[in-house]
Amino acid sequence: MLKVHHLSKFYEIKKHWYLKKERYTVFKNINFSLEQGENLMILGQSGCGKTTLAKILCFLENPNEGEVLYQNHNVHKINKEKQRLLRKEIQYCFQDQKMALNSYKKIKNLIQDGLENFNLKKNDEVIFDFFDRFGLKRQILECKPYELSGGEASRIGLIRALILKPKLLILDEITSMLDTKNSNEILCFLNQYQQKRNISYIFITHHKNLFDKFKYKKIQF
Ligand SMILES: Nc1ncnc2c1ncn2[C@@H]1O[C@H](COP(=O)(O)OP(=O)(O)OP(=O)(O)O)[C@@H](O)[C@H]1O
Repeated sequence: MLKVHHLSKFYEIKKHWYLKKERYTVFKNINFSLEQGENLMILGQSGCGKTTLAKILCFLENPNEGEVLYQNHNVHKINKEKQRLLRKEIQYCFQDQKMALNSYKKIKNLIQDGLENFNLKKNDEVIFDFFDRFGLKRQILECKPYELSGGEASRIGLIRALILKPKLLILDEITSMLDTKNSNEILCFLNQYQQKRNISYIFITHHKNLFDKFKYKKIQF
């Protein structure tokens, strides 16, 4: 399903206006493959490039070298319309959902917008079911992102991704804003959901022991 060949990312940075640009390499020559239903865990110290790799995988950023093949499409070379269609299948839950969500909109509109982007109809029952499972009060639908706790916002981000029924879900520090009870409940849910839907997950985390119930391949930066 997903093949990554010789992927490298660097930034050209100018420290002062009068100096030449310097190359800052984030990572070099990353290779891996993932079949549908398999998981990947990306591990490494802060700042080593885990989020950058995730953003490249869901084509929010371009690599400088190498390629990402999703179902044999080179995702950085296909046109925007094709990318838009694939974006429904590859969803990315940002680490900081409060920053990622549009702060001017109510949660109910943010959920609706996500569906409308892909011409899907809102199904209140499905949304309420996720709210109940993830221990979220329905009043949150009337709130704006800045009125939510970090943990509530990360669960809203997860719901926005799941209602699109992705085939690959990238979870960037999904447990970092959650207490142990909520982390366990969500990971249990994701585990059962995988058994039903054969979805693949890419976990980015500093706490790999929380993910014991999953089988996964590993990239250690
Ligand atoms: N647009 C950019 N321009 C220059 N440097 C950048 C840019 N985006 C990211 N970086 C740098 O790339 C490196 C990797 O960042 P990234 O966010 O991928 O790290 P990370 O491994 O996800 O860290 P954390 O575990 O703290 O979330 C960092 O040093 C960051 O400063």
